[in-house]
Amino acid sequence: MQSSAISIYATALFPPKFLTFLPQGPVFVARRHYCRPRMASLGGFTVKSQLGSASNENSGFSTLIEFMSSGGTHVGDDLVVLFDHIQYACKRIAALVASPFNTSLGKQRFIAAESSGTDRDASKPLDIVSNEIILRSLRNSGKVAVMASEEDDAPIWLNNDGPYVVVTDPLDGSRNIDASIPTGTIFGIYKRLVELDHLPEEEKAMLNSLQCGTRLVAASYVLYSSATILCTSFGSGTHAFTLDRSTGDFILTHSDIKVPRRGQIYSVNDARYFDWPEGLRQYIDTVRQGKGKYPKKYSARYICSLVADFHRTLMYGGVAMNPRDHLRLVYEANPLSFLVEHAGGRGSDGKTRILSIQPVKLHQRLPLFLGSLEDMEELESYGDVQQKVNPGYEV
Ligand SMILES: O=P(O)(O)OC[C@H]1O[C@](O)(COP(=O)(O)O)[C@@H](O)[C@@H]1O
Repeated sequence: MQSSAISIYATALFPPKFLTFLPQGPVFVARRHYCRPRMASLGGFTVKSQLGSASNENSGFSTLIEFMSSGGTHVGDDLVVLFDHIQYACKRIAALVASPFNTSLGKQRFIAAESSGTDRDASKPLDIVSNEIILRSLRNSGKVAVMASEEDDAPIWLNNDGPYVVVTDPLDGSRNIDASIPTGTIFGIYKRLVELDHLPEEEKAMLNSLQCGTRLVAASYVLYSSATILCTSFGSGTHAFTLDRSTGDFILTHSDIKVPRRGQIYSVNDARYFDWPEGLRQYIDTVRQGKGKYPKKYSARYICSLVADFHRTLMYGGVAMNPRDHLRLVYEANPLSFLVEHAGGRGSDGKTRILSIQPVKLHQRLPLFLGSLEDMEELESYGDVQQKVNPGYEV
């Protein structure tokens, strides 16, 4: 944080909802006088801190906001404020997906969608509620010019002075929520293109949202699983923070994640084997027999929840893929590719680096392959890995 500027960022003392009542513009100092005891205790076990080098402190725990404010990340006050609102939104979504009432909410809509003949990708109420939670938080932050969401047809212009553009999939994997499968939220953050400020709102909202992935300044996902994990990159390293439910803080638990150069896992819906092109079939047949460049038999893991499959890939290595035109470039492929690249891995559509693909449509879909560098190179060497046959699947 700049020492001269008087800066406000939400803390336990100033949660985002209070900040909405504070004046915009010149900022007042609300420096944190209170430091929470730096020792976490889980059911009687004392947990050792994994503070990364970005922290000024050499012992204890670092929260997401402390990590961002420590000076090592060079993100600036605006992004700190924005992330405080994002983490607040995600804590609310975490509570929502764990709520005993979400199942009936999901079912009502599912029945309605079935009877009206709507396809299986129709949004469920949880998607919509998550979208609203995020929209409100981004608006309250005062830092966002435009939000583009997988749930909305068009981007929403929020604030002429907002320095950032946020693209998001508010709740991915929600089709499996009735079975308590892990779900996740994905974010990508760009700078507002000030050179477009003169354009009509609709036009500048769209063009700001269609920025190439190479222009991302930050990306994150939040995994709602046995633990709620916020994994983020601000362009140098990928770091994960785990929600401490006793304090409500995201605590740094995995600093500077490095995806192993090789994994031994492939992650794909392989019931689609007969719709795959020859190259992809050959690749999977080869690695599952242990006849690839890495002479071990690979294992299959597929949750069918992108954030969960991606998180496991980041931790253990290997390759996570959806070879058909299903996942979205703007909301899913770009943010996750940014994260995997900053962890030393690769994101591609089977041929081209994802981050270098210029989006031409907001909801553009494409094949997506993410993972360990050597696994990705081997996979791409088969050439023909993009599934062109896309008959529509019912489950
Ligand atoms: O049906 P497939 O091809 O296995 O796709 C599953 C993928 O679709 C998703 O459910 C996302 O779909 P939506 O973007 O339509 O919600 C991912 O979480 C998952 O990885």
